[in-house]
Amino acid sequence: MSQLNLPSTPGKLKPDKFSPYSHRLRPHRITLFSTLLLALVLLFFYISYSPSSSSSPPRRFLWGGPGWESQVRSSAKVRSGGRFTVLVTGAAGFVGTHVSLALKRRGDGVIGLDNFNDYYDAKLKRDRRSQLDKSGIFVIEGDINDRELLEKLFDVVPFTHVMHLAAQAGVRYAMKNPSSYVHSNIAGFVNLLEVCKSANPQPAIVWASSSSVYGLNTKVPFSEKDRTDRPASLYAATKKAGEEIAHTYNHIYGLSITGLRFFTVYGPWGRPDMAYFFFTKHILSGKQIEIFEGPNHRSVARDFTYIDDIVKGCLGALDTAKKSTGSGGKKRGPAQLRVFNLGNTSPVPVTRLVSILEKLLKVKANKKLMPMPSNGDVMFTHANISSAQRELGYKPTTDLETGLKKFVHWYLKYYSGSKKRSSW
Ligand SMILES: O=C(O)[C@H]1O[C@H](OP(=O)(O)OP(=O)(O)OC[C@H]2O[C@@H](n3ccc(=O)[nH]c3=O)[C@H](O)[C@@H]2O)[C@H](O)[C@@H](O)[C@H]1O
Repeated sequence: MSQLNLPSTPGKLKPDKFSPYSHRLRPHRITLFSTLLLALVLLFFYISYSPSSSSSPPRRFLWGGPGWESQVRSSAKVRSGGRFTVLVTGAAGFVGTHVSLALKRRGDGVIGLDNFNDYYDAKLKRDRRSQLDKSGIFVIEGDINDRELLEKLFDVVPFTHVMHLAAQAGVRYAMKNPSSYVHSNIAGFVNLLEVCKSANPQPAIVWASSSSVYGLNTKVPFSEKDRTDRPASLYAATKKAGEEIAHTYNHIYGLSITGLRFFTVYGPWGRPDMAYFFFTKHILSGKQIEIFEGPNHRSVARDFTYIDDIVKGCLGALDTAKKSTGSGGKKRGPAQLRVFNLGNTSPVPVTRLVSILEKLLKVKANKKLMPMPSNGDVMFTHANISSAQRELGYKPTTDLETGLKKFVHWYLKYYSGSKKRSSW
C-alpha cells in the first residue's frame, strides 16, 4: 500500500505528480481496489477456516477448565483387565463408536474426539455419543486440526495409543466437496502426527486407510504388496497420501504407525451415505434405487466387511503395535510401520446386496440398473487378508446375509419412530 502512496484518509486523494502510479489513483478506482482487496481478504479467511463440511459455518468448540480435565482423566482411567489409554478420533463415527465401546468393555481407558460435522445426519452421531456416555466414555467436541486442543489432551493424559478414525469418508462426495478431504484426511492427520511426535511418551498410532487405495488395479485379491499409485477418487488419493505421510513420521520421528485398509464396512449404527444404508431407506419408502454396472452389464462388487470383524482387526492392531521409539520430538531408533487389509475375502455383487435387503425387508426394490457414472467408484474390491491373519489374528466370520440381518434389525428399531432406542 505505502508503495502506491495511497492517502491515510480514504476519499481524500492528493495526486503525487512524481509518483509513477499517480495516473491510476482516482477515487472510484480506489473504491474498486478496496472492494477487491476486502473480497480477497474475506476469501482468504473463508478458505483458511473452512470447516470439514461446506454447509457448516466455521465452528468454535468449548473445552478446558478443571471440570473438563477431571472428566478427561476419569474417562481415560484404565480399569481392571485393561492396559491401554487410547485417544479415539472420530469416536462418534460409525467405526469409532464400535471400537471405543469394545476398548472400554475390556477395561482400557478411552477418550473420544469428534467434530460432529454435518456430512450426514448429526443426530445419528449424537445418538452414538449417548451410547458412549452411558459406558463412561467422554467424547470431546473438537477438531483434529485444533493443535491447542490436542496438545492439551496429551498434557492431561499420557496416551499409550491413538486410534485415528476421524476422516472425511465417502468416495463420491469428494467430487462435491474436495477441500473437506484435504482438511480432514491430510491437514488433520498431519496436525495429529505433529502433536504425537512431540508427546512424551509418544503414542503408537493405528489409523484408518482404505481399500480404495488399490484404485484401478485389476489383479485380485488385493494384496498389501500391490501398487497403489492409481487412485480413482480424491478420497482414495488422500488416503494414499496419508500412508506416505505415515511413512515420513515413522522415518523421521520414530512413531509406531499401523494403517488399516478397511473394505466397505457395514453394520448397525452405520453411515447413511453408504449404499446398503440408503438402499434400505429407499426400498422401504418406494423410492427408486440406482444400481451401477460396468461395461457390458458387468456387475460391480464389493468385499463388504461386517463391523464386528473390523473391530476385532482394530483391537488386534492396537494389541500388536510396538511402542514408538522417539522422545522429545527426536527418533531414538527404528519404529514399527505396518499396513494391513481388513476385508472379508468374498466380494458380493451389488445386485446381490439388493436381493438380500429385499428379502430381509420383505419389500421389492424399485431398481434401475445404470452404467456406473464416472464418480470415483471402482468396479470391484477383494481383500487378501493373509497378512492381517498372521500378524493380528484377524479372521472375519460374518457373511453379508448375516451382517445385513443385524443391520436391518437395528435400522427398523432405530427408525421405528418410537421413543425406544436400540441398546448395545
Ligand atoms: O472400502 C472403502 O475404503 C470405502 O468403502 C465405502 O465405499 P464404497 O465401497 O464405494 O461403498 P458404498 O458407497 O456403500 O458403495 C457400495 C457399492 O454400491 C454401489 N452404488 C453406490 C451408490 C449407488 O447409488 N448405487 C450403487 O450401485 C457402488 O458403486 C459400490 O459398488 C465407503 O463409503 C468409503 O468411505 C470407503 O471406506
